[in-house]
Order: sequence, then C-alpha cells, then structure tokens
Amino acid sequence: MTPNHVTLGDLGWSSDFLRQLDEDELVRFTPARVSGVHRDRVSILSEKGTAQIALPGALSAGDIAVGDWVLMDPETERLERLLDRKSRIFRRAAGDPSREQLIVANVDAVFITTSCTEEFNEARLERYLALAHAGGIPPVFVLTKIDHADDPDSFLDRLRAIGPAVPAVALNAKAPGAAEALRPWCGPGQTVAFLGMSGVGKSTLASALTGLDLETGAVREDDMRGRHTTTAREMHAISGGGWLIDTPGMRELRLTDMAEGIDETFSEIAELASDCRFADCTHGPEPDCAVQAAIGEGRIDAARLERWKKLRAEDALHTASQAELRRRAKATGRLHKSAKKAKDARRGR
Ligand SMILES: Nc1nc2c(ncn2[C@@H]2O[C@H](COP(=O)(O)OP(=O)(O)OP(=O)(O)O)[C@@H](O)[C@H]2O)c(=O)[nH]1
Ligand SMILES: [Zn+2]
Repeated sequence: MTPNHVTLGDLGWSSDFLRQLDEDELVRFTPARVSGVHRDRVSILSEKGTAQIALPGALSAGDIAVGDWVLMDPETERLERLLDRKSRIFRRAAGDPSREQLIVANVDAVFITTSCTEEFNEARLERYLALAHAGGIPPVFVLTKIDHADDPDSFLDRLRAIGPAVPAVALNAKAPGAAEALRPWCGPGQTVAFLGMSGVGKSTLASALTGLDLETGAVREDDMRGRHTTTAREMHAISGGGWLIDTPGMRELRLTDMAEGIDETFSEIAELASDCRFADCTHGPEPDCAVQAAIGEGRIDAARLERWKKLRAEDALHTASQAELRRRAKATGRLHKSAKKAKDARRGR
C-alpha cells in the first residue's frame, strides 16, 4: 500500500459488504470505513484518504463503531447508510442492559492474549472465547512471556484443552520478530484486535505490528507509512498490510460484560449433552448423562464442566436481572407519569 493510495480492498472491503448495495447505490455512493467515532461525527478512511463527516440525525454515536462500513455521497459528503456488520465485539449497555453496546465492528481475528505467568486463567480465557464466538470473530490464542517460563509447552497444552480448534502462537513479545508470528492473520484488508488482561503484552505486540508507540498512545505521523493512514487514531495500519483496532472501549472491556457464545466455547459439552437421556439434563445426578459418562472415562475435565455450569448460571442470572431492570424502569416511568398528572391536576391544568 502506498502512502497516498489505499484501495477499498486494503481497507477490508469484501463481497460481504458489496452485495448489500443495490445498483443505484453502486453508482451514486462511495464506501468508507469508520476509523473514529465522536459525538456527532465520524472519522472515515476511503480510497480518497481520511475525512470527517457528520452523523445523520437518524444515527447516534452508539449505533456506529470503529471498523464499520458506511456509504457516503461524494457530492454532498453525507453519510447515507450504515452497512450490516460481518462481526463485532459488544457488551451489555450499562444504563440499559437490554441493549447491546457495540465496541468494535468487522474484525477478522481477535488475539486472545495471555502470558506464561500466574495471570494465566482458564475460566477467563473461556470467557474471552465466548465473547469472540458471540460476535462471530475467529479467535487466536497468543501466549506471551515464554521467556518467563521453564515449561511454556505446559501452557500451550492448557490452551489446547480449552480450545482445541483455536490456533495458538507462543512468543516473547519483546523479542525481535515477535510480530512475524502474528502475520498470518494480518495481511492486506485484514482487521485484528487484542483482548487480554493488563500487562500481558498487548501494547508491546501492537507496537511491533504497527511500528507505532502504542504504549504511550503517541502516533508518529511522519514515518514511512504516510500521513493518511496513521492519522486514524483508533485504527492503526499494520506494517505489511491490515489494520489493528485499539479503542478505549476495547481496553475497558470487562469480563463481566460477556456471555453468549458459551455453547460454542464448550462445544464438546454441548455436543455430548444431546446424548443425555433428559433434554434439560443439568449433567449432575441424572441417570444416563452423557457428560458425566465422558468425565468418568476421562474424556472431559470435571473442572471444565464446573466452569461451564458457572458461566451458564451467570448468564441466566444476567438475563433475569435485565428483565427485572426493565420491569422496574417501566414501573418508575408509570410512577413519574402519575405523579406529574396529580401535580398538573392540582395546578388546574
Ligand atoms: N520478558 C517479557 N516481557 C514482556 C513480554 N510481553 C510483555 N512484556 C513486558 O510486560 C510489560 C507489560 O506489557 P504491555 O505490552 O504494556 O502489556 P499490555 O497488555 O499492553 O498492558 P495494558 O497496556 O495495561 O493493557 C512490559 O514491561 C513489557 O515489556 C514477553 O513476552 N516477555
Ligand atoms: Zn447430562
């Protein structure tokens, strides 16, 4: 990619988006990728470079995320339409838990990063996997600090136990060439993001991939990659092609924010469950439980079943409390209305 000419393909445009346009839109509008979201406008990247455009009245900042594709009218510079996403990372909105709060959109791979240290935690990693699966993003395990461990392979074994089909890369994030190990997921048009606890090496790897000092948040705008691409504050060009999304929302994402995607994360348990005698088997004391049988035969780890149960229970609780919150909000609304009515009546309105 030359500094002054970025193609739609470089930006991640694909048939997933193209097929959403009708003939008229194909002729009239230009696709652009959202690289920053502000209160009433968005920063965009397109074949023409970077720009800022106003959000139309029908869209609020919460409806759109870094990574989104939009159509814009090149004559009026108006944002015409938001295209459907192929993947996303979301959490439940704090004020209104019935709503999904979008964090980033259209990510092709998420690097679930953990280290060969005390920080390594199966339950947490399973939650990250569930979050990736819920948003339709293929996960990749990145195991850092192999230089800290006597036996990095034992950590890789533990990763394999929780995600046998998830690719895993082990590295020293500070070693030269660390970025090379992540290259298979990066190329032109690919968008990636990091998930992981503080201190596991996300910023170190992000800096290695982009050549930017992402640890301090400083963005050098005068380097070889050119001004056009590096001015995007939350979408960083990766050397050799691709984009890294690093938004404050990604960094603030807490583990309590996630659920769903659980069955995909624990697919071996979900699959066995269909062989249990009872459709609503809790995989506890029930007779003919296929999951307990698999534990007995050593095919499934009992601790993993316990973590699955815990996550499911939390998810159920969360869903229930959301319903309760909505019920209360409604009741409060009614209360306010009737209080206002009484007040208005007293005033003779
Ligand atoms: N020896 C060694 N040190 C590492 C490795 N990865 C990260 N570090 C160091 O660990 C510290 C934390 O790394 P960061 O890259 O800042 O971690 P982070 O995940 O971005 O943390 P937050 O910015 O808090 O989210 C830094 O001092 C890194 O130099 C590694 O693989 N080996
Ligand atoms: Zn069962």
